[in-house]
Amino acid sequence: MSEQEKLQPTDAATRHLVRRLIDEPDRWALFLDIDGTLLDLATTPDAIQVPLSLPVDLAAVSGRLGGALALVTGRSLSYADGLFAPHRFPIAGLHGAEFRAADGATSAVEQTSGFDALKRRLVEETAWMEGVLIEDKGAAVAAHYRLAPAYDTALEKIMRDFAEAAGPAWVLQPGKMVFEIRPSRADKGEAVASYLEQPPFLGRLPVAVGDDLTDESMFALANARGGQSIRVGSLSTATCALAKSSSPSAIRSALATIAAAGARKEAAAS
Ligand SMILES: O=P(O)(O)OC[C@H]1O[C@H](O[C@H]2O[C@H](CO)[C@@H](O)[C@H](O)[C@H]2O)[C@H](O)[C@@H](O)[C@@H]1O
Ligand SMILES: [Mg+2]
Repeated sequence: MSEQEKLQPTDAATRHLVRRLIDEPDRWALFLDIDGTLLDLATTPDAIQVPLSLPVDLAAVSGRLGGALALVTGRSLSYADGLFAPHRFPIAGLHGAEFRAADGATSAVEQTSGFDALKRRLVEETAWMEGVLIEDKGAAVAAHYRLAPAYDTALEKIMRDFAEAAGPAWVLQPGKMVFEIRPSRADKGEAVASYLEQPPFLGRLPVAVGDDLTDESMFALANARGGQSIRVGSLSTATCALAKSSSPSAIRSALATIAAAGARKEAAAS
């Protein structure tokens, strides 16, 4: 059976997600990617829009799941925090390398002078590529070509060389119209595995929702633990996700439905 055939029909996935989390809130833990999953993709990294209701809905769903909701993102932890302020969720940033547990304990990645110098060289080396954007994320760096798709191959070669020059503590991470150099110490799957070792995630089945190559490791982990995995958006690459959802807006509306159902149950109980 091909990867495509294994997928459920579009948005049956989100309907199942809603039913599971409403009916069995103590059974599941939810791991959500940000760009392309919770948020619509934008032309540049800072042009993303966070709908006003989203942080509130996320907080409500988290409450319903007893806090077993984490954001697992390629963004830095501090950038992701800023998107959903004043709410503070458990977050794994830089594709799993940065980690804030449910109790607030945080492990950061050391920013070295060598990597800082490499980022400066990368800016110089790509300066001639009009439209290519370099996103400095501290211990990681992304080179975006969404505004300059013709540089796809040339940029990949540069990023491959720079990732190699960075040494074994970093690795090349391709994504949607982007090549990144990220810390190699953990991927998203390992971050999800770490969450599952700790309360309130401990003993629950993982549901991983993402849209890109970096999310495949958390899909694989969720599948291996008997959980669920949902790939959002159009499929340009193969996936091991068990189900498919059409868009970030379908995911947001699933979260809003779960949040509203939780509020109704609380009102009925009081
Ligand atoms: O793991 P994620 O939360 O999905 O983060 C992955 C990367 O997302 C961002 O880049 C992507 O979204 C941008 C805004 O929509 C878009 O312009 C770009 O083409 C995408 O690749 C972010 O800028 C990266 O740092 C994240 O690693
Ligand atoms: Mg994404």
